[in-house]
Amino acid sequence: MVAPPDSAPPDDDVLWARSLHYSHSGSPGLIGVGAAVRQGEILAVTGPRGSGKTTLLRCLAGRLVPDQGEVRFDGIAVHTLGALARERLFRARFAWIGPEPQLLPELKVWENAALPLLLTGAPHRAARAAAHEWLERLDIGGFAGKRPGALNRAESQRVALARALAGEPAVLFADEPTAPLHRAERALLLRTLTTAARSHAITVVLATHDEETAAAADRDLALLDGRPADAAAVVSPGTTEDQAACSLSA
Ligand SMILES: Nc1ncnc2c1ncn2[C@@H]1O[C@H](COP(=O)(O)OP(=O)(O)OP(=O)(O)O)[C@@H](O)[C@H]1O
Repeated sequence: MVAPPDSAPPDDDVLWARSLHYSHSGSPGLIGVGAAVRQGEILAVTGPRGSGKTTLLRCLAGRLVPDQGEVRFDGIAVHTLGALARERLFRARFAWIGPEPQLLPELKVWENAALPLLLTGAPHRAARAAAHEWLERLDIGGFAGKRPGALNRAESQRVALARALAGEPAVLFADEPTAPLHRAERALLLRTLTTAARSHAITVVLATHDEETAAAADRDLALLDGRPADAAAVVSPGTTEDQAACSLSA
């Protein structure tokens, strides 16, 4: 479990968060959660369904603004940025892969992989080269000229991974990326993800409820009911959320 201090983030943490609270229209999603991850590290965010993993990843990525607490990336106070600045930051420095590949069926596989680069204004030739390079690296170069409809789920998910990595993001947020796959495919995708991230010093924040998947990470942050699991265990039924949050930053 990662327990960041109350003060400024340590210099070696590329992504750092403290005392995050977030509620989804009044229902608690996060209650006093902190996180810290160094450049090139893989942080697993674990916990059962509904424990707040996705909400935490979305706060860290600037997709959600926490109700309380702070998120810092590379010296930038992400929680203070406006919507446009957060969108720009996300496109320039982050990438996201979820459980569904969400490829565009009308585009070829390489065009899908190149899309985020093209959307950030990269020259067409460079985006195409990067897409092909990552498809090759992930052993799906042979599908580059095909449409996503010709691929099975595991192959499609690898294309989604190539799309996420083609821009060589500083941080890859991976939200249950292996969840819909069979065991052997899960292991292969995970190995591909971790090898690629480590060889390119890409930081990964990996949400998973699967212990085997979490074992591939350098560090583990376990959540339960929106709280760090170790704190959730000591929160008695009468404890208020504020009391629980204070106990986390002690
Ligand atoms: N858009 C939303 N509106 C209302 N409640 C939400 C919303 N998104 C999440 N929640 C609630 O917030 C809590 C945390 O959800 P979250 O998706 O972050 O958990 P999770 O650990 O990622 O779960 P899963 O593994 O099922 O994706 C849950 O109780 C969930 O029902």
